[in-house]
Amino acid sequence: MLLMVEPLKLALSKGRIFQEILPLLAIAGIYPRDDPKTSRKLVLDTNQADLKLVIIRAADVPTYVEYGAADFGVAGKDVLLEHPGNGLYEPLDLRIACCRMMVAGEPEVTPRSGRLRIATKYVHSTRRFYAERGEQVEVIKLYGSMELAPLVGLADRIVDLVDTGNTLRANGLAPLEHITDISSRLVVNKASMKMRHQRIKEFICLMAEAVEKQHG
Ligand SMILES: Nc1ncnc2c1ncn2[C@@H]1O[C@H](COP(=O)(O)OP(=O)(O)OP(=O)(O)O)[C@@H](O)[C@H]1O
Ligand SMILES: O=P(O)(O)OC[C@H]1O[C@H](OP(=O)(O)OP(=O)(O)O)[C@H](O)[C@@H]1O
Repeated sequence: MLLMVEPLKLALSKGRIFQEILPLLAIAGIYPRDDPKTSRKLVLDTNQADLKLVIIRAADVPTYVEYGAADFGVAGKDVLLEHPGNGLYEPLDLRIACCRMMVAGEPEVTPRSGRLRIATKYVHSTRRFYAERGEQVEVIKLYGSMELAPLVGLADRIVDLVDTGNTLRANGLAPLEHITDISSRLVVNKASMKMRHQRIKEFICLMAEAVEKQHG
């Protein structure tokens, strides 16, 4: 009797992470059959019968993987820091989608006295950064376009990701303090790691080799 094994599911977000993981997957001999930029499909076949890609929002990757709806996934460290707990394994730094998490603001403006008001998508990281310095701040949660907040008086500072600095400069803002370096990580569901250990271990090794080759 032929035993059918469920294909492994790798969760990816369709923007930057999908584009930057493609060369690593190619080095590992893995090719998606569709491109999420042009296809509306959310489950993509690959050239490997036992591996499918599931395309979800970047911030949802840790949730899908933690609950086992995907066996593994790729998420930015910024996203992982906002998803605390130890529900996931994080075996590999893929060294893609690299940037920095920074405090930024209007360079010449002295913030009003009293508590600083910080607008950010990264509430957890922001609270931790200021708590470690013993500084009391007010954190306002936003979902995007953080650069606008200081310009319209919503906040004194923002915490956002910075790569080239072009977005900050275009809005008259400057990077002020470095919080942490960010890159994308391979994350693995804990039960999958036990139940499908051989295949997942093989995938981690292939990806680790691909990262080395890409930077070698
Ligand atoms: N400017 C940047 N340069 C390099 N890496 C970045 C930059 N901005 C974000 N990243 C990294 O890439 C990851 C994915 O960002 P991307 O902009 O593709 O997704 P998103 O718009 O946040 O997600 P989605 O549209 O799926 O909700 C981020 O979590 C972060 O780790
Ligand atoms: O320093 P830079 O090279 O300008 O990159 C920084 C920008 O990149 C990210 O936005 P992204 O391009 O992902 O847009 P989004 O947040 O609207 O998805 C981030 O939120 C900054 O706005």
